[in-house]
Amino acid sequence: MVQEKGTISIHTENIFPIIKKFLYSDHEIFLRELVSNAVDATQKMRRLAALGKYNAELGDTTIQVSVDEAAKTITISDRGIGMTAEEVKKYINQIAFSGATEFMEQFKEARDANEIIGRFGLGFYSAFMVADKVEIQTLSYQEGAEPARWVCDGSTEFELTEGSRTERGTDIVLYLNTDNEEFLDRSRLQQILDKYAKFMPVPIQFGTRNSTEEDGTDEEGEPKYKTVEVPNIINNTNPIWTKAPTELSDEDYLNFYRELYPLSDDPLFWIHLNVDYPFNLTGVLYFPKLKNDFEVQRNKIKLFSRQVFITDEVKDIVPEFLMLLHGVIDSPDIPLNVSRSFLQADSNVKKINSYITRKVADKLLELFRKDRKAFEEKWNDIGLFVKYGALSDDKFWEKGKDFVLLNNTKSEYYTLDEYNAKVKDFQTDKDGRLVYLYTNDAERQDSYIQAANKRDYDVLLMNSPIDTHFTQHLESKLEKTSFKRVDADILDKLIVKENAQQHQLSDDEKSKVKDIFQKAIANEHMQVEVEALSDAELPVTITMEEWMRRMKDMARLGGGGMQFYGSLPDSYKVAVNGNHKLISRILSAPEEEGTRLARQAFDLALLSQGMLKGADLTAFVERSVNLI
Ligand SMILES: Nc1ncnc2c1ncn2[C@@H]1O[C@H](COP(=O)(O)OP(=O)(O)OP(=O)(O)O)[C@@H](O)[C@H]1O
Repeated sequence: MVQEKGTISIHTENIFPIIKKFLYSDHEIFLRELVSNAVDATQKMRRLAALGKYNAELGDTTIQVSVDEAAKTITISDRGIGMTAEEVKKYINQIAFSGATEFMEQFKEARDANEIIGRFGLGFYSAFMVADKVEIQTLSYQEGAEPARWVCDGSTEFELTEGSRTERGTDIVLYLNTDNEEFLDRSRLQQILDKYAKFMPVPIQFGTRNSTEEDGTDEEGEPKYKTVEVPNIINNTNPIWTKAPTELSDEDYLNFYRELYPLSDDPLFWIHLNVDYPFNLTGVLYFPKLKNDFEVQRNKIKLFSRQVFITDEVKDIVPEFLMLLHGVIDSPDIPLNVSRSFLQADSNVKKINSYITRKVADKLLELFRKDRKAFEEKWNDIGLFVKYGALSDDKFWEKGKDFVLLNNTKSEYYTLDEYNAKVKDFQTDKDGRLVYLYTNDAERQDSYIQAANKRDYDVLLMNSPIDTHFTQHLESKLEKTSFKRVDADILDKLIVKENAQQHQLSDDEKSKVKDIFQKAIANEHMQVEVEALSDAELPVTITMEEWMRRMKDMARLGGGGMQFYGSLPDSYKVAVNGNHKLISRILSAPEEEGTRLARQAFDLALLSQGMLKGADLTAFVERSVNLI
């Protein structure tokens, strides 16, 4: 047997202090690395057996993770292919180092452990982040192989001697250093295994757990139970994304979702991803029911590489607008261990990104066509994705424009084409422009909506935060169409028709009415205009110009360069209906009485918009009491 002491072949200085110090923040991934090495070795073994290259018993290939608090060790044992002493020298001692110098240069630039570990095949050496000493006991599957033992105390010196393993496979024993004794805690280890190994493809046992089992019946014939100790298998080796969609029922998808996100409501629907060319990708993406605050729902997609959990930061791989989705993506083709900027430029990542976008669009179109009603019911939740997608991705918009829905204040849903057909006869102005009226608060703007409906105008409901941007997007895509909020002006001005109402007031009277109102209102941010409306309309209407309001909305949403508008005081237009009979009464009344009536009419308009507050409200109530 080889009895050997030697120096690990990295010709620059000692690598371990670097690993220990530099990789400090990600200590826990040592377990991911060692367990996935054990998984790899086991899978290689199974493959050899399947190919008939190994004819002895495979035995139980469950990987064992165990902890010995007294000895302060963690052991990872597998029944994989094992290593001969020669292989230990080749694979472990040489640290997969094609270029140690290159490593020494590049480690300075790397930002996290993943980067170094992956790029230089240092998985095994991540053990030294937490251990002072690491021991390998291994026996190769090859006939006549002898067991080997390798020990290294974190210096560049190692010892390779005869080992004690009698069964094929490998034990990796970590002697934890004092700084990392937290990893002796069983619940901490369980948590790390849950995070990284929950779906690894080979069973992994971490000690035992108690389970209740039926144990005959008692005297009354009731079933009895007993507690038994069972192996604590921490993983599900066949998660649904590794199966074909045809093998799976809705219940399977829902159960998997509940397993991933135990406290969430059931998802709306899901998409099973499965491609093998030009890249490999499998996964299941779920559309969640949205909570109000969609920010907190981010980072819910888990990224795996061959069933090994990598990260839940999938930015760059999943299109931004789909970050609200939940689920898993598994791809060996995503370069997991390189820097962010590289990831963005990687052509596979780009392809994956557009593949996912296309699949999501196809799925939505399919749902829309298959069951329009169900689609409409889900629109509240889906709409946000679709609008976000339409805004951020032209390819998505190309498909999305066929199933994007507009809903109106009567809870009716229309596609863009349908809506165009519905309103075109009534809402085209004298210049041939189509005006889509909308409200963002149907309750507050009720009087405007009713007035619009009276004229057979339709009012869309646009009340999600994204609608400010989405209406602008539609204006840029739809031909000769503009959106106007129903309270942005009086209706005659929102949709200007040829046959406008005629003024019944003379110019003199108009300016007198204007003065009376201006004085009664006494507020520089309220601009009075006297308009000619039908006498069936309200005497006073308060509006905020569409353009100004949009600028303010944008400023509120944090749009770039819009802060200026946000800081402007609100400025309103007060449209006085010169044709209303109240106005002739005001004109003919004594001055004081006229002012009082004007103020009352103005307050009523404020009231209908929920804008009448404080001292003004009190004064209004008093005045009203006096009037009756
Ligand atoms: N449990 C094990 N059983 C058999 N061989 C092993 C085991 N652990 C490590 N090895 C061998 O040592 C090599 C080096 O392992 P290491 O984790 O450093 O790199 P890697 O697994 O090749 O790459 P990476 O972990 O970065 O993906 C492996 O390729 C494998 O040949």
